[in-house]
Amino acid sequence: MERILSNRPALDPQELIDGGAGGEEEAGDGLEEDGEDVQDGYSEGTGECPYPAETEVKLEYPTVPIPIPVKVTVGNNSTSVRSHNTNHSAGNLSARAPKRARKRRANFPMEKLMEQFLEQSAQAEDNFYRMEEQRLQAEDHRREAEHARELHMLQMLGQMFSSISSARPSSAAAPSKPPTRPPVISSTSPSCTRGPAAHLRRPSPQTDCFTQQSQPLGTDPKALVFDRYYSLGSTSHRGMDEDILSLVKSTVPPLTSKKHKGQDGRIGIIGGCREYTGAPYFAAISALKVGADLSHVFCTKDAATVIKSYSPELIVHPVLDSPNAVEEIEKWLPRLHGLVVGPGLGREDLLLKTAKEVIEKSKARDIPIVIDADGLWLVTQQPSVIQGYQKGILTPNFMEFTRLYEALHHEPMDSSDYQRSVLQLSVAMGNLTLVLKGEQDLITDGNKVYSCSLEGSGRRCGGQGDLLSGSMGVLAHWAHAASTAGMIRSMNPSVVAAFGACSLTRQCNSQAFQRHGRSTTTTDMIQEIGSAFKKLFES
Ligand SMILES: NC(=O)C1=CN([C@@H]2O[C@H](COP(=O)(O)OP(=O)(O)OC[C@H]3O[C@@H](n4cnc5c(N)ncnc54)[C@H](OP(=O)(O)O)[C@@H]3O)[C@@H](O)[C@H]2O)[C@@H](O)CC1
Ligand SMILES: Nc1ncnc2c1ncn2[C@@H]1O[C@H](COP(=O)(O)OP(=O)(O)OP(=O)(O)O)[C@@H](O)[C@H]1O
Repeated sequence: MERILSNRPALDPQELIDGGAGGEEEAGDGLEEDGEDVQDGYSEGTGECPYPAETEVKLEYPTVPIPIPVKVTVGNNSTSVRSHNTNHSAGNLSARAPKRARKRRANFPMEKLMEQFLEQSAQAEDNFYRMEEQRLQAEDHRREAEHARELHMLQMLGQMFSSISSARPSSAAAPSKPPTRPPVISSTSPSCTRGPAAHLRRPSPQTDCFTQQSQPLGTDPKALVFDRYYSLGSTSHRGMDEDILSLVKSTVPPLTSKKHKGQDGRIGIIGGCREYTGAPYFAAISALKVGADLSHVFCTKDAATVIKSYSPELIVHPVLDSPNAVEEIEKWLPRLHGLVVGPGLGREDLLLKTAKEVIEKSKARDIPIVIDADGLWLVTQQPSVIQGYQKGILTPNFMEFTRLYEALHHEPMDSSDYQRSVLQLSVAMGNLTLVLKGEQDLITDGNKVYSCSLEGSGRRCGGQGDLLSGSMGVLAHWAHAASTAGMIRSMNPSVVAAFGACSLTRQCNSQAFQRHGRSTTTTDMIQEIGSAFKKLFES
């Protein structure tokens, strides 16, 4: 009722006063004619609306009785006129009409006012019910639509489940295409014959512990593809995640008070020129944050001061563009456990020539080498510089991968099948470990393809690849050391390191994004290395 009343047209009190005044005027006329006081109509009235006999007004009363309190002000006097029950009033009105004809004439304006008011009230109620009906209809439509959507989703789910259950037997029957099968990682398998130095040899199907996936390339390259979907967030893959994670964990050297500075890793970065000072810094500081004890940057003279100013923790050698650059760097090689070539190196011939010679000398010393960025430009020009080196890892982004693939295969790669392409390129590079970075990082040593798709974020700021290569430099050293010690037998240590670094980079990205959102930068990711590492490899 409150809502009905609130819907009624606003009555201007001034109108009522004016109406009352008009009534008085007319009543005055009536008094002259009838000799009766206007006020009598009210004082004698019973509270019902008086009705003019000569005016035919048809009132449609609402079915629900509506008590309508109306306060009418006439002059200085306030008179309450109450319509208790409109039905009741109607009956009274008709019964009393002849008796009160004269008075009604006198009260005509007030009656008209009341009549209008009642009409408006009835109309307001009608409007209310009409709107309420419309609202209920709209609500019904909404419920129907919701129900239909739920049904549709249930149907889709049903279809998905039925297709999954029907696909299972056929994929099991087709070993040449095993993308959903978990990897067999077993340190006790007798077929796994990788010894401490086995990764230095080109793996053969006979010696590889993943023999059930290994087939000669050429028959059906897809048959070699082992697609491992790595997602920590998904419970369905948790068991598989732990297989590789536990391998990475096993390579992490324990923190003890028995070691001296440098024993957990001395990493060298070959890169840093006038244009690019950030990239070598990111790589070098990431290596430190992952757990290397010392991080050396070999850069050009004009980049050195800049890089040093970023961090006092880095050892910076301004030698890359000096005439005896190779000799200067070679002096340090016996002390280095891992090398990262390329971040911010630039593409000047002289610098690329120095990088090439340093790679050759590092190979001779059996140092794990990660090649990224402009180092990959060099490999594209001269693949033999790293071809077949089992402690080498290439980390191309899509663009770098495309260049490299075309340089090796003399034809564009099949962009509909990256797993096949990455596998082919690795084989062409002598089973070199390769990481094709992207939405999923595809990792292979030419035997199978591992996919690291741990959730990162949608943020693609520059330098994430440098964090990856720097941390990979350390993990590669640890993995090869663990392999030499006989702690990793079931997998290529380069692949283990690559997988660990990809997971770490993505975890850093995810954590930094949670804190900084759109404004996440590589510096923010680097700050997450400690906790991301702990979460992945120390819990
Ligand atoms: N703060 C610093 O100091 C940093 C320095 N850095 C250093 O910069 C040097 C040059 O490295 P780089 O990657 O920019 O050169 P390069 O490979 O020629 O790519 C150029 C073009 O390739 C494309 N493109 C790239 N990725 C792609 C993808 N995934 N998918 C598809 N396309 C892709 C893209 O083309 P666009 O979109 O512009 O057409 C892009 O512009 C190197 O030394 C590196 O270490 C960086 O580390 C960053 C932080
Ligand atoms: N589309 C993507 N979705 C999710 N993560 C990605 C995506 N692309 C790259 N990454 C992550 O970023 C890492 C670095 O890849 P990116 O393609 O940025 O390398 P890059 O271009 O060499 O980097 P840099 O800017 O250092 O040169 C990858 O290892 C992966 O973890």
